[in-house]
Amino acid sequence: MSTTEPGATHAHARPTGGEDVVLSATGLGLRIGGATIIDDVSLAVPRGELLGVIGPNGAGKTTLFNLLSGVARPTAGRVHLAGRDVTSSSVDARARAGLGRTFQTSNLFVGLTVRENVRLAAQAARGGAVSLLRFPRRQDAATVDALARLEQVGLAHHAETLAGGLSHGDKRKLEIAMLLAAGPEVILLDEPMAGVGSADVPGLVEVIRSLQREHGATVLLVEHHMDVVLDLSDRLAVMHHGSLLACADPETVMADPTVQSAYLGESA
Ligand SMILES: Nc1ncnc2c1ncn2[C@@H]1O[C@H](COP(=O)(O)OP(=O)(O)OP(=O)(O)O)[C@@H](O)[C@H]1O
Repeated sequence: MSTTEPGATHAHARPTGGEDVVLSATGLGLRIGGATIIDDVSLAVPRGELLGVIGPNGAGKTTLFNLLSGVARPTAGRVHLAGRDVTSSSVDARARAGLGRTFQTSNLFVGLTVRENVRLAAQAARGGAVSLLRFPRRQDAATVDALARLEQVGLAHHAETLAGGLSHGDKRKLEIAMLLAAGPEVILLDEPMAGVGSADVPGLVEVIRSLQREHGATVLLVEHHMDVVLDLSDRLAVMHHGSLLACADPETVMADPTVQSAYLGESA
C-alpha cells in the first residue's frame, strides 16, 4: 500500500482519509536536561503498512521507537495504539495491547536451544509461569506455538540448535519468532540487518516482508541499509535532528531536495 499524499513530505504526516490508523504519534517530544531529543513528531501509521524510518546517526530513530514502545516517556505529545491512548502505559501494557519490538542488540539466551528460546517467549506471552522443560510434551501449547513461530521465520530446521551457534541473520529471525509468540499487531524492528552477513540479508528481508504480506502485521523498520528499506517500505519517514523531516512514498522522499541534503549528504 502506497499512501502518496501531496504536500506530505514535511512533518505531521498523516495517511490519506479513511484509512485505519493503528499507531500514531501526535506532537511527540522528548527533552532531556535542556536538550531537545525529539521535537514535535506527528505520524499516523495505517494498519498493514510497512513504514521505513531512516535518518543519519543520532537523528532520533531509536528514541522515537523508545517513545512509541514505552521504553521512554515523552515530555510532550501523545501515542495512540489501536485507538487507545497509551502515552502513560508501560512497555508490558503496550505489548499486551499488540505492540512488539526488537532492539539493536540481541536479547537471546545463547545457551538454550532455538526452540527453548521461543518456547519461553510463548510462555511469557501467555502470562503464565515460565519454566524450562528438558523434554516438553510435543502437544504442550507453548511448544506447539514455538514450533509454529519457527516455521513462520524459516528456522524450524534449527529448532534444536543452540541459539548462540546461529549466524547473525538467523539470530535476528529467532528474535522475530520470539516477538511473534506474543501475537503483535504492530512490530517495531530496530536495525534488523545490523551485523548480518550479506548472504543472510535476502532471507531476512523475506521474513520481514512476510510479517506484513502473510501475517497482516503493521511494521515500522529502522534500517541503515537503504536498498533494504527501499525494497520493503510502503512509505519512508525521515528523521533529522529529532524532527520528522519528511514522510511519504519512497520515490517522493528520495526526490526531495531537503532530504537529499539533510540525510544523504550527511551519510555519504
Ligand atoms: N537518554 C538520553 N540522554 C541524553 N541524550 C540522549 C538520550 N537518548 C538519546 N540521546 C541523544 O539523542 C540523539 C538521538 O539518538 P538516537 O539513538 O535516537 O538516534 P538514532 O537515529 O537511533 O541513531 P543511530 O542511527 O546511530 O542508532 C543522539 O544525539 C543521542 O545521543
